[in-house]
Amino acid sequence: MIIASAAIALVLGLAATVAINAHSYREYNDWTRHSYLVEQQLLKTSLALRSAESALRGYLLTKDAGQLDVFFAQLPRIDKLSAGLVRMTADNPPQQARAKELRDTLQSRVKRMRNMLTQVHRGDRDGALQLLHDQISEQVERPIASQTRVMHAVEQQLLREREARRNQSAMLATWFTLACLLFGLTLVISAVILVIREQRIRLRADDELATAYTQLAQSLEESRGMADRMQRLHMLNESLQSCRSIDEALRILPPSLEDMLPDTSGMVVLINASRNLAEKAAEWGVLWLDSETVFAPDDCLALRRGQPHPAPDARVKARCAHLETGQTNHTDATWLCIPLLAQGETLGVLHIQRLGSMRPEEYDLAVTLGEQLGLMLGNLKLQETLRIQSIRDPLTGLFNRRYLEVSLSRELLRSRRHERSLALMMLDMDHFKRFNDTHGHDAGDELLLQFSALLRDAIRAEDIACRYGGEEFVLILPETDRESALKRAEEIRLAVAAMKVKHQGKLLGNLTVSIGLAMQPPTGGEPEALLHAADQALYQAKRAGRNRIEIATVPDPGSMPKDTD
Ligand SMILES: Nc1nc2c(ncn2[C@@H]2O[C@H](COP(=O)(O)OP(=O)(O)OP(=O)(O)O)[C@@H](O)[C@H]2O)c(=O)[nH]1
Repeated sequence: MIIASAAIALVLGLAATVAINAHSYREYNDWTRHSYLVEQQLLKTSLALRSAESALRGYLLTKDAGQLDVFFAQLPRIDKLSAGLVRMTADNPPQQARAKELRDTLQSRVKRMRNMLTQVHRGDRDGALQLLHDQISEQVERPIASQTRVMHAVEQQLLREREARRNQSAMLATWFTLACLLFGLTLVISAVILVIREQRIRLRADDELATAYTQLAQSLEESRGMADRMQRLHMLNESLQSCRSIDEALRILPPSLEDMLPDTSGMVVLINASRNLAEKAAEWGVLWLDSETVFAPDDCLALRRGQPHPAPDARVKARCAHLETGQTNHTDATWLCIPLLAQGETLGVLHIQRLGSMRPEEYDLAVTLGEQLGLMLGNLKLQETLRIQSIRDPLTGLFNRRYLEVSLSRELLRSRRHERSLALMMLDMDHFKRFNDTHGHDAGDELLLQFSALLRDAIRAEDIACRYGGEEFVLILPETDRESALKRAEEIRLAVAAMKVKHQGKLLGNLTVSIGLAMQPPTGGEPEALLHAADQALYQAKRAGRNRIEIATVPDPGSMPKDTD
């Protein structure tokens, strides 16, 4: 804007200056020309006078009439030229005064020459010649020459001054024009520089805008991708939360991991209860790099360090020992191990492989996935532990009394529905108090443990072994008839009698067990009644001398006791 205003002012100033200078130059030029014309007029006048005088002299000497014609022709010219000189010097009064003086002198000279002719015509030729001679002589000639010289000198002076002024004006115009041109050039260069700079700034701004747009589009794309992955992660979380056990979770994991980590393969490895082995529990895809499926936890650097391995910015990626170092065709295969952590405990490792390096967002997703997976598996493990704790007896690992009650109701209903018989066996160690007193409470615990193991071995998978309380145990044997139940009870009785209990290297005395057996009839029968019947049978066995089996009669639902203890 400033440059544009300056440029307009410059152009206007330049135009005005050029106009003014042109005008004054023309003016000075006119005056110079005028001086030349005055000079020329002066010269012509002199020449006309000299021509008239020469013609007159020629006539007087030669009587040549032609010379006389020339003489008369010059006379009006002299008048005209001298009058013209007076007019031309009107702008300069002193010079005009001189011109008038010259005109008067010339007129008197013409008059004298006419007198000469008159004298010649009267016959006084010699007098006329004498007059001519006098006139030409210096005395007569001097005023005209002097006047002409003065006028000439004055005109010369004027001419010089006018030429000087004209030249000065021309010079001024030239310098001013040059200065303007220089200034204009500076303006143009500045404008060009400004335009180039503006252009560059605009281009840079365009570039920055384009870059910002690209980054925005990328971040939008990433956000969309991230939101999508978060959604899937959320769905996986929900699926895992609905799982009742780690085994169930491990079944749904492979397709989910394949979906969330496209173009990858891998496995979920869990550490066993003894914490000395890490075992493959689930896998997806086909591993490009072979890995052990069972290995020591220390063979995995992620498990050893408790953080993902290798780190994304690691220059040297130390290889986990569980990855076999044998030849592979997939030299560009990369791997990542993420420890599965929950409540400070390491549950296992999520091992991921892919061809080519992992992008940062994939790495982040895998790590997040590992964190979530660890927490979910930890939760499931905790749930499993709580569930087991709530239904198992902590000493023997057999089901507890609460589980017995629930299971007995269920099994009774089922057997009734299928019209099958069910046997309930109540077992009590004989003289356990004495054993405790003799060998100590710890030895008693040891005996209970061995007895529990014996019971576990003696029953089928579908049977249920429970610790009813103290040294009392109950076996629920679904779909078992009286003969089979008796046979099983006898086997247990004999096995207990043959059991060798060892505690702290010492072999402890022999033990026996008393067993009460109650059979559920095809119809009717409540859990409490059946338990009561078995208990009564057990009581009978104790009273009858212990180390024996008694079988209860079919309980009458109508005579069910209020207190089963
Ligand atoms: N070591 C140990 N002893 C227990 C446990 N639970 C109960 N007992 C003991 O088991 C004994 C049960 O004794 P009693 O009810 O008199 O029965 P008993 O000595 O076996 O005699 P009979 O049943 O009549 O043969 C008590 O001394 C309890 O302290 C346990 O978990 N561990």
